[in-house]
Formats: sequence, C-alpha cells, structure tokens
Amino acid sequence: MTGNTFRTTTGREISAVTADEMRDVDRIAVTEVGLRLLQMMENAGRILAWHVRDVRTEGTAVVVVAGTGGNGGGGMACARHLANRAIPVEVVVDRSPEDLTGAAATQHRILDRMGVPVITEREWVPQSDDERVVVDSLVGYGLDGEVRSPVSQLIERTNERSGPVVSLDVPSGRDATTGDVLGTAVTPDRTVTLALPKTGLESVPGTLYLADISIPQMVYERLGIEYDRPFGHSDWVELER
Ligand SMILES: NC(=O)C1=CN([C@@H]2O[C@H](COP(=O)(O)OP(=O)(O)OC[C@H]3O[C@@H](n4cnc5c(N)ncnc54)[C@H](O)[C@@H]3O)[C@@H](O)[C@H]2O)[C@@H](O)CC1
Ligand SMILES: [K+]
Repeated sequence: MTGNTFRTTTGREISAVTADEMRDVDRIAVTEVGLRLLQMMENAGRILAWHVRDVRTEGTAVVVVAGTGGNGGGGMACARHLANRAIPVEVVVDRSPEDLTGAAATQHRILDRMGVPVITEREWVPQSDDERVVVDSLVGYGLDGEVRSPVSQLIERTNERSGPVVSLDVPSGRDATTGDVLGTAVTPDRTVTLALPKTGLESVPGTLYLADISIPQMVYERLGIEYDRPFGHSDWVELER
C-alpha cells in the first residue's frame, strides 16, 4: 500500500479506507441507495464460501467462528453456502445464540432450521490434530478496543489450529484502520476484505482478496472516495502484498 491505495495483482490502483470511512460507506449504501445489510452480507458470505472451498482439501470439514455483528453474520451466511454443498460445517458463536440480534440472529435462525450445528465457545474444544479450515468471522471493522474474553480465547484457539484460516474483512483482533494488534489477533492464511481494502490491512500476513458486495460507484462519489469499478469478470480481485 502506498499512500492510501492498494494495487491489484493486475496493476489496478484501489483506494484504501479507514474503519470510519467504511462505516460511512455502509451508512450511505443503506440510507441513500436503499441496500439492505442482509443483501451486502449475502454477497460477503457467498464469496467467502468460494475462498473457503478454494483453500480446503477435499474431505476436510470447516468450522466457522462467528461474532454477533455484521462480521459474524457474514460468516454464518458462508456456513449456509458450504452446507448447501454438503461440506461438513459447524458454527461456533462467541455467546449463547439467544443473545444474537439483527442480521446475525436471522442468519443463525436459518442455520438452526437447516440443522447446521451451532455451538458456543465453551463447547468448542478442538483437538490438536484438528485439520479443519477455520473461518474467522468474529469481528471486522467494529473492533472497539483490546479484545475481550471470550473472543480473545477464540482467537488463540483459531491460531493454534493446523488447518488453513480465512479471515472475513479484517483478521479479528486487528484494528481495521491502523493494523495494530489489540491484545491478540488471528494470523490468517488469507483475508477476504469487503468493498474496499481497509488501511490496516497493509501489514497483515497471508494473501489478500477484495470482494464485491454490490456497493455502487455513487456511494463512493458521494463520499469523495476514488473508485473505478475494480470488479470485472470475477466477484473478487487479489491485492498485491
Ligand atoms: N459495507 C460493509 O463494509 C459491510 C460490512 N459487513 C460486515 O460487518 C462488519 C462490521 O459489522 P459491525 O459494525 O456489526 O461490527 P463487527 O461485526 O465488525 O464487530 C462487532 C462484533 O465484535 C465484537 N467486538 C467488538 N469489539 C470487541 C472487543 N474489543 N472485544 C471482543 N469483542 C468485540 C462485538 O461484540 C460484536 O460481536 C464488517 O467488518 C463486515 O464484515 C457486512 O455485513 C456487509 C456490509
Ligand atoms: K474477522
């Protein structure tokens, strides 16, 4: 990242945004364009599921570790798309499902009706030889400070896994704007960030992909953010490290 831009592996320049700028993008997309959170989340979850299938070795199961916000909702949508392809998937939520609200509660209810196993942090005691792919959808740009328990434990357990780790939007525990590790953070093999790359992703390890969640150019124009439609044939682009 130079200045405030990343480059795609095909040489296109892409603006990077801070967490506050991304919150503004989210807000304008909803209030001025009328996009709903569940629509953007569905794009996130579906493209994340593609990347999980891309890293997964045939026959390996997946565990999605989900928070209670938009990031968690994206992870649960991803779990649904994997279950629809008969890929063994289990969801670990960082508190009892009854405490989920909004979009995360909607995603959870669907998984529950589909019979996708959803367990709590206390019930997730992974074996050391657990080769499963771990999807990190605990927290994205909504991290409000040092990571608190039980999220900190879930981050540690995710890092102890030997299987591949895919983070949604921002590796949990990293400040989306500065990239600082706030206590502890997931070390991903790949990060699938949404709409525009976050400035804090510059020093994050692993490969980095940008996913299209259907936010139109007019939102960026409204906010004075340089944006020239990075998505062509594919729903995602790889960003240079
Ligand atoms: N346009 C966009 O950028 C969109 C973003 N979406 C997703 O929504 C996320 C933002 O959603 P939210 O604003 O709900 O926030 P997040 O989902 O990023 O974070 C909130 C969650 O993190 C937990 N949390 C926050 N600070 C914590 C701390 N210090 N210690 C422990 N837990 C902590 C909260 O309890 C909650 O579970 C993005 O990162 C992205 O993944 C998608 O839903 C689609 C639209
Ligand atoms: K995350």
